[in-house]
Amino acid sequence: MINQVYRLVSPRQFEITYKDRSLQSDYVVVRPTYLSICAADQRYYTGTRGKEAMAKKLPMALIHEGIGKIVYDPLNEFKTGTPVVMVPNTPVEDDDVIAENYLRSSKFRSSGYDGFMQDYVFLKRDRFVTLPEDLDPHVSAFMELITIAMHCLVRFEAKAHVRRSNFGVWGDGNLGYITSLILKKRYPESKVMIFGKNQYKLEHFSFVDEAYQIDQIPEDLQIDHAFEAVGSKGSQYAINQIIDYLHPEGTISLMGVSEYPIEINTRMILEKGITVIGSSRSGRADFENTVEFMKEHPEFVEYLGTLVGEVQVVRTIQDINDAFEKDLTSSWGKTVIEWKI
Ligand SMILES: NC(=O)C1=CN([C@@H]2O[C@H](COP(=O)(O)OP(=O)(O)OC[C@H]3O[C@@H](n4cnc5c(N)ncnc54)[C@H](OP(=O)(O)O)[C@@H]3O)[C@@H](O)[C@H]2O)C=CC1
Ligand SMILES: O=C(CO)[C@H](O)[C@H](O)COP(=O)(O)O
Ligand SMILES: [Zn+2]
Repeated sequence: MINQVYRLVSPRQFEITYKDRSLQSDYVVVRPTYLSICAADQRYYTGTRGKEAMAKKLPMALIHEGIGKIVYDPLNEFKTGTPVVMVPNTPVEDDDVIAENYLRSSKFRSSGYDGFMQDYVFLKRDRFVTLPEDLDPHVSAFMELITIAMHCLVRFEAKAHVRRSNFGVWGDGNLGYITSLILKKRYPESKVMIFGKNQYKLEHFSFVDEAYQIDQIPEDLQIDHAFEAVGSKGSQYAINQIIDYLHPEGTISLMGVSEYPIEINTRMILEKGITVIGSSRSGRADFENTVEFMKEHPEFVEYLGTLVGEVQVVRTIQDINDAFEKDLTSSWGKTVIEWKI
């Protein structure tokens, strides 16, 4: 069959590529239904990812957050129409110690490999997780971003000391919201504090114990462990502020992506014995955990509904551009795409 792949060829410019794919293979064929735009996709769309990376990774189909429905399974294990969430990381080797998303050989969709903007996505049997029929599709569209926070928490729990009476989350955007929400669900007795730049965004965080604008933090405040969900140049300011407010021997879990190296106060990291935990992307196990968590906690899914921002129906290439442009001007939440092309 001929599959149409919608690739970014240069900033703000998409083109259709036609790829011949055989159905006589090991792949399960999924028709994407709902997608969502990540900050990483926007860096490619706008060209802010940097000249070298753009030259190396384009042309490619964007989007690594999305759900779909199975349209063909050569082994007939899954019924046509089964809803699934797609796993963008694609490992090519196993390792007993290093997780699939940290193996340098793994391929990640929409970062050098074609993402989900295709008529059909051909997936190995372990690269999707089935979903309950009644899970909100607008929230499920950005489930990959939820797995990022889940994965970060798994790493935190494996590495941090056991005093967890309060947590600080820096970043009043999508990832900060999801991370604070998961922390509050997981540690209902602990104090969860959000630190952000925008009062109107902080007002969405109704479930946290305390919300602070970053220029109005009480001087004597101290936190056991911190999570950074800011990214870009802002993460430099956030990380250094975290270092100032963190108790000795606390952890800082870093999730924000910076295009350029940033300066951080290593002297105080040493003096306070701080552990910095880097966390990037996620693997199949994180998707399984996230789906289970969402099934068990319907109120968690309801809170995540607050993050559904623009919902754009995409039928043409022009609609793809419109969705990315609208996302750039949106002041809160995730842009969800109804993929009808
Ligand atoms: N590690 C991983 O695997 C993943 C990382 N990411 C990265 O996480 C980062 C956040 O993504 P996302 O939540 O979608 O982006 P958002 O833009 O929604 O969130 C970032 C928020 O941080 C705010 N902010 C800026 N400076 C500070 C500061 N000093 N202290 C506290 N808050 C601040 C921003 O405010 P304002 O807009 O006013 O500047 C914004 O509201 C990005 O870098 C993204 O690429 C995303 C997915 C996966
Ligand atoms: O968003 C992400 C995962 O959900 C990662 O931040 C993204 O994959 C980083 O990739 P790139 O190096 O292409 O910016
Ligand atoms: Zn992402």
